[in-house]
Amino acid sequence: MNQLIVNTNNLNFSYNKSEQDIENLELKVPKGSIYGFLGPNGSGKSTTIRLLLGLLKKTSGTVVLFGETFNNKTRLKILDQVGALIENPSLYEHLDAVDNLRIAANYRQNISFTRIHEVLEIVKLTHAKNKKIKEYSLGMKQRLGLAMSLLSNPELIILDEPTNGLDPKGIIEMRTLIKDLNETYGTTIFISSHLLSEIERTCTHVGIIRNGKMIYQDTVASLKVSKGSNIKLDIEVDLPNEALSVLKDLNMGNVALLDDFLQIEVCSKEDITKVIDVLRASKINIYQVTIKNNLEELFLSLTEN
Ligand SMILES: Nc1ncnc2c1ncn2[C@@H]1O[C@H](COP(=O)(O)OP(=O)(O)OP(=O)(O)O)[C@@H](O)[C@H]1O
Repeated sequence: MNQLIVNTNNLNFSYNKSEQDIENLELKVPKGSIYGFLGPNGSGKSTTIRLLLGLLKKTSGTVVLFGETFNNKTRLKILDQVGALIENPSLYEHLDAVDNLRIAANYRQNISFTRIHEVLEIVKLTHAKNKKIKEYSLGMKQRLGLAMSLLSNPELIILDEPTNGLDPKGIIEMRTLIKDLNETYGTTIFISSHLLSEIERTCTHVGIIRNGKMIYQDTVASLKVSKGSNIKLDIEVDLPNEALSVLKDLNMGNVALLDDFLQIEVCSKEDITKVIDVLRASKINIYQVTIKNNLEELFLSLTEN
């Protein structure tokens, strides 16, 4: 069986007695995975991360990291192997990246000056290492935060919503970095997000949480398979009613008209071309064809009450 880097058993936690915020959580993060911890706002992602890092005291259950049970005795040894970016990194705006990393390195043991330059290289900030942080973009600040979490060369990195607030370029940079870290150094990465698209693009494994309970946990590939392979299309045309009868004659599968958009389910990519050909042959103008994300639907069906 795959070695687990994070393994919680029957983990329970409440902020106050009236509510159970984390309930019997069984988190299983395999070594070498990029694990996406997915859930709507308020579902308990940040609380779980705080429990993993010992920043909150669990009500009951166990947290096992790297095969060792987390407790007061093992805490420091375990945390030495973990890098975390759980809020916006606290940075000294009037200092440059090197000085910020030097200060962060002082909180850890035996971090060499060479390592500071290595982590800057990893997060692709070498070119801006002497720039003051107040001149950094949000994406650069996030990457510097990631660099800080890498200082001790951790085996596990925990990132709480790392792309929050970033522009599309910043999101792509962060996504690429996460994948590179995992591929190049074999680092296990645990990322929380409320965006399925983010997890789908980056992660190998996924755990979906709702109201503090794990409702799905498997590989991303299995999540895709479990939804079946039909492709759902939304099509915008100039003559929706005519298009509807043309497509019904095709006998391909479910066809419907919703808010002037045709909705059709096809079995293969080749069928998408067929649908377009038939519409064009009937002189119907097509303005838009959108492929619906099956995973998005699955995520919504799993997380909606
Ligand atoms: N300090 C706190 N005191 C009391 N309740 C809290 C506290 N922090 C969070 N909660 C509650 O615990 C539940 C889980 O919150 P949590 O922040 O872990 O969710 P989340 O999945 O990380 O959400 P988000 O994506 O919005 O950050 C929510 O109901 C929230 O209101």
